[in-house]
Amino acid sequence: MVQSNISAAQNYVIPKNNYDLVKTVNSTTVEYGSYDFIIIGAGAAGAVVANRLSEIRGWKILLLDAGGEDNDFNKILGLYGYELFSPKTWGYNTTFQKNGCLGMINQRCFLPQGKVIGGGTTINGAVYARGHPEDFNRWVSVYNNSGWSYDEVLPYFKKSEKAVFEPRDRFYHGDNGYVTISQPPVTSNLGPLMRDIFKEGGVEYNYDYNGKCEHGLSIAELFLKGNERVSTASAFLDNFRSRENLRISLNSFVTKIVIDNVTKSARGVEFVKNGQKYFAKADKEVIVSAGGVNSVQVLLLSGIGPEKHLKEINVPLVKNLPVGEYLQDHVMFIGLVIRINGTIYNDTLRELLMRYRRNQRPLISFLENIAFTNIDKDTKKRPDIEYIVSLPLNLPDRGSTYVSLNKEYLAAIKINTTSDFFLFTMLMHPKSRGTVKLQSNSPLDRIPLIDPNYLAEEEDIEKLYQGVKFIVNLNNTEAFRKHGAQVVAFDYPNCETFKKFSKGWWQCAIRHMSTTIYHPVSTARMGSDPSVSVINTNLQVHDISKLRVVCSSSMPELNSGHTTAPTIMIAEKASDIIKKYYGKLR
Ligand SMILES: Cc1cc2nc3c(=O)[nH]c(=O)nc-3n(C[C@H](O)[C@H](O)[C@H](O)COP(=O)(O)OP(=O)(O)OC[C@H]3O[C@@H](n4cnc5c(N)ncnc54)[C@H](O)[C@@H]3O)c2cc1C
Repeated sequence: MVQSNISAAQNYVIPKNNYDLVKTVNSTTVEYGSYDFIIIGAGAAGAVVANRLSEIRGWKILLLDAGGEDNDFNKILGLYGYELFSPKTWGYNTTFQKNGCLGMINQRCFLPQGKVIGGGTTINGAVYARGHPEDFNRWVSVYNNSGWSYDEVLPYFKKSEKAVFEPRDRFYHGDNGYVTISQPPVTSNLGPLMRDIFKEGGVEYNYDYNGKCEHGLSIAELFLKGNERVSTASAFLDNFRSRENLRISLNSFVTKIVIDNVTKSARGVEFVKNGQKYFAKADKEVIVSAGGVNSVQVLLLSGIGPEKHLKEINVPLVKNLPVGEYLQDHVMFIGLVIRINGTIYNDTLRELLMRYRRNQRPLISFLENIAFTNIDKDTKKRPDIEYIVSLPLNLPDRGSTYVSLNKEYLAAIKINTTSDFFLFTMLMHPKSRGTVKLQSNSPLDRIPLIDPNYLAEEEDIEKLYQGVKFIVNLNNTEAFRKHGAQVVAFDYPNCETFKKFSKGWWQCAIRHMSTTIYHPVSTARMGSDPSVSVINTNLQVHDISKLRVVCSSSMPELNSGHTTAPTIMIAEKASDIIKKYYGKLR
């Protein structure tokens, strides 16, 4: 099974359009029935909302997803790179980037998004990292979203969680939720090395970054039960498919939300499934949970978006709102590599799978340690930088982070898979914002124009450099020497004019070897002012009734962590908001 999925990924050709999803065999539209709620997208958010709303027996729920079923292969976290080259993702790239992704093929970063039941949670790295209290307090103080402060959202983080690792800060974790969070031990020799390095730099070990304090070096907390990935499909849908009031329809691509232009309210959705066009009616609401990129596509095709852009693509305007604007994404530098004088892993695939059966890394997850720091070391402030310790395994290339490097870079960056490890360095709060737009008014156009505008702001490159410098300054210290470790000085192409290890040289390397950590958010963000936000604090689209957006696109800005945990939190809270609105909250 593993070998055949890897081979399939190696040969996979990403489709250039949505023909397979939208081709129809006739021009008739078939009625698909009436539902109280129709949810577009069964990903991190949609699966949760479908579960929670279908708890109300009298409500009929329709959950639609363009993707298909998951399988056993995607349960192995350490092989998730191969899933990115499969029909389980949309296989997107960014547009040509001027300030980042310079060493990537055509200066575009690979930015796949989930297209499968469970969405991103079925194919992602499964790091569970909520962020810092200040992140959510800012949703209130900066973006005017009352009800979303850290104290108010913490119960919703806990609600879905079943934490099973020790030690942990019990007050901050849930014990009875559907999502198992665990922390497999670091089994390589990198654990002690990482502790020594970070300690030397004044960053202490922290046993639980989702607890009282986020700062420090930790073992990654993961969406993981035993040795298997926990997705929102496995946690929130698998055991609930027999609910009579929940209808899940996969391979169902929503092409439009039908909105009554007089009453300005959502009436239902049009979708295509197996070559047939359908219309499903929403008696109460349509909920858009299609993710940071595709929610934009659905809204724009339905006439909700910036007036100017809708005119450009010839879509009749329903409501002028900044859909697709304010895109923010975590950018990371993948060129910081440390080489040790020894062997980390030197296993064949078969040996790796044997370890996996024993619940061991690296296939249970090759993301070992994780660290959150603030450049000025003020642990009260939210972190600026996250580091992830990640291992290159000796497996076919499409499972590798370096798969998108251009030929010149691939030739220059030679990784030794037994003795090297990556210290991915991520900028938590990029100032640069970008856009998601469409090429045309046709759902056939598969490729939205995703422009995250990485590193456009000088402050972003400076902060990312400071993050790299923190590690590089520790090179040749006792901590590095004790473990025979060295920062590797690659000959980064196009950076030859700079002196090695100088600021200019690192900044050049960062601009070339920057990529995404796949967290596009804020494209339909929450706020009180319709000129700069799309939805209100109850996640309702401004001035359109019966329509909400509940997913990663609802976030006003990025968190100091990863985006699945806050997306699930948003979905849990949204479900209660909806139940309360209809007098069903118990
Ligand atoms: C490769 C990768 C690695 C990542 N690693 C991590 C990590 O380690 N930790 C972490 O916290 N986060 C990670 N993320 C991010 C995380 O997965 C996302 O933030 C999260 O899944 C977003 O949830 P969502 O509900 O907004 O959208 P998604 O989970 O993307 O779900 C959207 C769903 O909508 C469906 N859809 C889209 N358009 C339509 C349409 N027109 N009609 C019907 N259905 C549609 C899609 O098929 C998809 O299933 C990663 C993401 C990727 C892609």
